[in-house]
Parts: sequence; structure tokens; C-alpha cells
Amino acid sequence: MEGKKFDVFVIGSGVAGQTVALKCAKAGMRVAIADNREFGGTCANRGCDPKKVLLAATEALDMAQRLKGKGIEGNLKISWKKLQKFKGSFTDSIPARTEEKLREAGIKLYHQSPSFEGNQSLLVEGKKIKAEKIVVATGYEPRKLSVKGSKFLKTSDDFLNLKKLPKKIVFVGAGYIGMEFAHMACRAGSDVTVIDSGKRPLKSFDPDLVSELTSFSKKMGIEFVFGGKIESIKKGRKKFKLIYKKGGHSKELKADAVFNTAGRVPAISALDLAKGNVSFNENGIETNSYLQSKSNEFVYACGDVSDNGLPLTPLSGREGYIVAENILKNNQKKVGIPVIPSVVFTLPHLASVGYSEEEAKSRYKNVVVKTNDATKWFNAKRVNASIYAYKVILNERTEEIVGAHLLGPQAAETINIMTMAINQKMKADELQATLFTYPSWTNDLKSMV
Ligand SMILES: Cc1cc2nc3c(=O)[nH]c(=O)nc-3n(C[C@H](O)[C@H](O)[C@H](O)COP(=O)(O)OP(=O)(O)OC[C@H]3O[C@@H](n4cnc5c(N)ncnc54)[C@H](O)[C@@H]3O)c2cc1C
Ligand SMILES: NC(=O)c1ccc[n+]([C@@H]2O[C@H](COP(=O)([O-])OP(=O)(O)OC[C@H]3O[C@@H](n4cnc5c(N)ncnc54)[C@H](O)[C@@H]3O)[C@@H](O)[C@H]2O)c1
Repeated sequence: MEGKKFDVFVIGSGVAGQTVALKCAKAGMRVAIADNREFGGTCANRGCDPKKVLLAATEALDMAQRLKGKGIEGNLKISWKKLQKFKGSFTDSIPARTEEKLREAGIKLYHQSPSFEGNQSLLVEGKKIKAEKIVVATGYEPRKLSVKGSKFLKTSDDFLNLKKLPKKIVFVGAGYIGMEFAHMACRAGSDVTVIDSGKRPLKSFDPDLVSELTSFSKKMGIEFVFGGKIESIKKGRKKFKLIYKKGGHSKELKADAVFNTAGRVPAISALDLAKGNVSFNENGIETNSYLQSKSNEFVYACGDVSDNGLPLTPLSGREGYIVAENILKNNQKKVGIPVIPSVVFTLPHLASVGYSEEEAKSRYKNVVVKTNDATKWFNAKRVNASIYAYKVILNERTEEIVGAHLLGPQAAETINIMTMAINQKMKADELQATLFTYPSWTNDLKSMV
């Protein structure tokens, strides 16, 4: 049956999809948007935002525990139930508010997954729909682990919605999500083990700082298994049993809940991309510098699901903006490769921007690596932090800052200053000549360079 015609049809209502839809609708285009889950996307419903609300309680607890006997008395503890209620006060209204905002902009909403029928046509809710431009903004979803008993594995969505915190938790995968949740669960009172098939956690971060964070996490009580290959998960009478192989031996871990935090993959399986002649690889939809599909000029992809850059919220929003501009102005804006800061919200934070030591050494003739333990600095001592370290990398010839890797309280904030410094091609002495507030974590950056 022949259906409607649109100028732009957007698939996915996260930050990337919403940005395109709203901008195109504002410019007077006929726009539709589809999502097969609650509207609003990962970050707001089941990612960054709810995670950071839960994190606030563990931040308060961590600070209080560090200052115990140094002015703080008594024992604080987390009420997971009340914390979840507080989180709900942020997330519960997101889907309805998102739908309202989109409808008010004159956008037609669909609540099922479309699938491609041709280069410019989709099948949506049983009807064929034509669109001048189709935008895929479906994000990433948890990687499925093909092991026996994988149906017993829970996801990050389940963790963020836990009504009660399990006593013993295993996270499979020591990436961003596994490490952030392990810290949170451990602080909230769970007994936590993280198992990873690789040799270390957080592969894209500085190995020296990761090593410090891992030692610190162990002291907190988190147990790690590296080089562990999951074989199966069984449901026992009371607990789940995770069988894994390490060094040729079969071993097991028992837990009340096992979470799959082994990475995320492009959410494209329901789209029938082949029928739309849309090519993809393991990172997502193959795009050119205008974020246009390499194989179908009528299709754009933005956010996590494009094969461009890191799957993070700020870049997803930026890509949505670029796609809207390119639809409205016929490919005027190239995506480029912006300097992207990234942070793991463990406590302490591990944050990074620019080149790693290894990348910088392969790129420049000579580099200066400024690295140190900063636990003796005033800021760390003031909050009794037992872990505070950094690695800043300069191009020796130009003295410009080209990479910064920070491990410590507030690193999620201070890394933004380093991002500006790298973007502005600042030299170490230019950063040092800048006046910052004192005493502040930002002011410490001057001593680091
Ligand atoms: C637990 C967790 C914590 C995170 N924390 C951070 C953080 O602290 N900082 C950060 O920068 N990033 C974080 N991220 C990553 C961040 O959430 C993503 O980068 C961001 O949400 C991507 O936005 P997007 O619009 O590309 O995709 P999404 O927000 O994922 O939106 C895609 C939308 O498409 C829909 N969809 C998928 N398939 C279909 C289909 N077939 N049909 C219709 N609709 C479909 C989905 O339901 C979803 O609503 C986190 C992610 C997770 C899972
Ligand atoms: N703070 C943030 O900005 C933030 C937080 C969460 C997620 N994210 C985004 O979401 C993406 C996905 O995060 P993630 O933590 O799911 O993935 P990740 O890629 O960061 O980590 C996955 C980990 O799982 C391990 N692994 C893979 N297969 C395994 C297996 N079979 N058994 C055991 N371990 C296995 C990998 O070795 C890796 O260490 C990130 O790349 C990031 O872009 C960002």
C-alpha cells in the first residue's frame, strides 16, 4: 500500500536523530522520525545521564569516607532504592517530553523499526514511505555474546534500573561501562568481579594511568580476571555460575547477577540496509566526509551508528548538526576530526584528550612527556585523595600541548581545559601564563605542563 512522502525521514530519536529532525523541521521541511523504543535515545534514558545521577551518591560517599576522622564523623550508606527514585525523577519524563517537543515542531512520529525497501523508500508500520533523504541515527546496542546460557546475561539498561543491588555481581568486560558500574556497585555495597578477555581494562586509555586505576580499584575490593574466556552461564538454585577458561584451565565465578559489558555494536540489524544499498562495516554505516552513505547518496548516518569517530554523546550531537546542514544546504559541511575528550566516570575519573604517548612518539620527531604522581599536591591532600596522577605530552619542537591524560578527582572537568588548549594550539608557557582560580584543580594543570 502506498504511504506518505517526506523530505526527511530520520530513524532513531537520540541526540543525533533529534538534532537532524528538529533542525530540518524548523527550516520548513516535511519530517518524520521513528524509534522502536522509548523516545529520547540512550544518553538521556539509559546512558550518560541516569548513570551520572546514580554516581552523585557514590561521589558523596567517597568524599565522606576519605574525610572520615578528618572532620567527618559517622557512617554514611547508600539507599539504592531512594537513589533509583531520584534517578527516575530525571528519566521518567524523557520519552513523553521528547515526543511532545518533536510533535510541536510538526514532525510525524512512528513507533516501530522501519526497514529499507529501496534507495529512497522504507517500510514503516506496514506502509511504504518515500523520502527525499533518509537519516540513520540508530546508535549502538550491547554486543551479543554467543555463549551457552547467554540469555542469563543482563545489560547496562538492567543495571541502571536495578530495584535492589545484588550482593555479588560479575561484569563481563572491563571497558567504560564495566569499570564505571564496577566502581559504583562496589561503593554501594556489592561484592564485584570484573572479567575481561584482554590483558587490561580500558584499552584506549594510557596504560600507566590505567595500571594505577586498576591497583586502586583492587584496593577498593574489586576483583579482576584478565585473559578469561567465557564459556557458559548456568542458573543454579540460588546463584548464576559463570564458567570461563584461563591459561588452559576451566574456572567458575558465582554471582547473583552477571552483566554483559563486553562492548557495543551498531544497531542496524532490523534496517535491511542491503535493500537500501547502504554499506556498513563493524563500526557502523560507511560515510564520506559529509556523513553521507558511501553507497547511497540519499542516505546520511550520524551519531554512534556512523562509522566516524568515537561513540560518545558530544560527537553524536555534532554529527546530527552536520547532517542537518548538509541536507539543508546540499553538502556544505565536512565532519573533520575534532579533538574529542573522553572520560571514564570511575572515582577517581580517568580522562584523556589528544594523542597518547605512543601516537605522539610516532607522529613527532621529539616529544616531551610530563608525568608524575600528584598525591602530595595540596588539592589531593585537602580531600585526602590517595590517587592523583597525570601524563601530559608536548611536541618538543613547537612546545605545543598535544595530549593530556589525567587520573584524579574532577579530571572530567579539567580535561576540558586541556581540550581547549590543544584546540588553540597552546604552548605549555601560554597555559602557565593564564590566570585560573586558586586553589582549584584547574590551576594544577599549570604545574603539570
Ligand atoms: C551505560 C552507558 C553510559 C554512557 N555514558 C556516556 C557518557 O558518560 N558520556 C558520553 O559521551 N557517552 C556515553 N555513552 C554513549 C552515549 O550514550 C552515546 O554515544 C549516545 O547516546 C549516542 O547518541 P545517538 O543519537 O547516536 O544514539 P542513541 O542515543 O543510542 O539513539 C539511537 C536511537 O535509535 C533507536 N533505534 C535503534 N534501532 C532502531 C530501529 N531499528 N528502528 C528505530 N529506532 C531504532 C534507539 O531506540 C535509540 O532511541 C554511554 C552509553 C551507555 C550505554
Ligand atoms: N564515560 C563515557 O563516555 C562512556 C561510558 C559508557 C559507554 N561509553 C561509550 O560506549 C561504548 C561502549 O562501552 P563498553 O564499556 O560497552 O565497551 P568497551 O569497548 O569500552 O569495552 C568492552 C570491553 O569488553 C571486553 N570484551 C569484549 N568481548 C569480551 C568477552 N567475550 N569476554 C570478556 N570481555 C570481553 C573488551 O576487551 C573490552 O575491554 C564506549 O566505547 C564508549 O564510547 C562511554
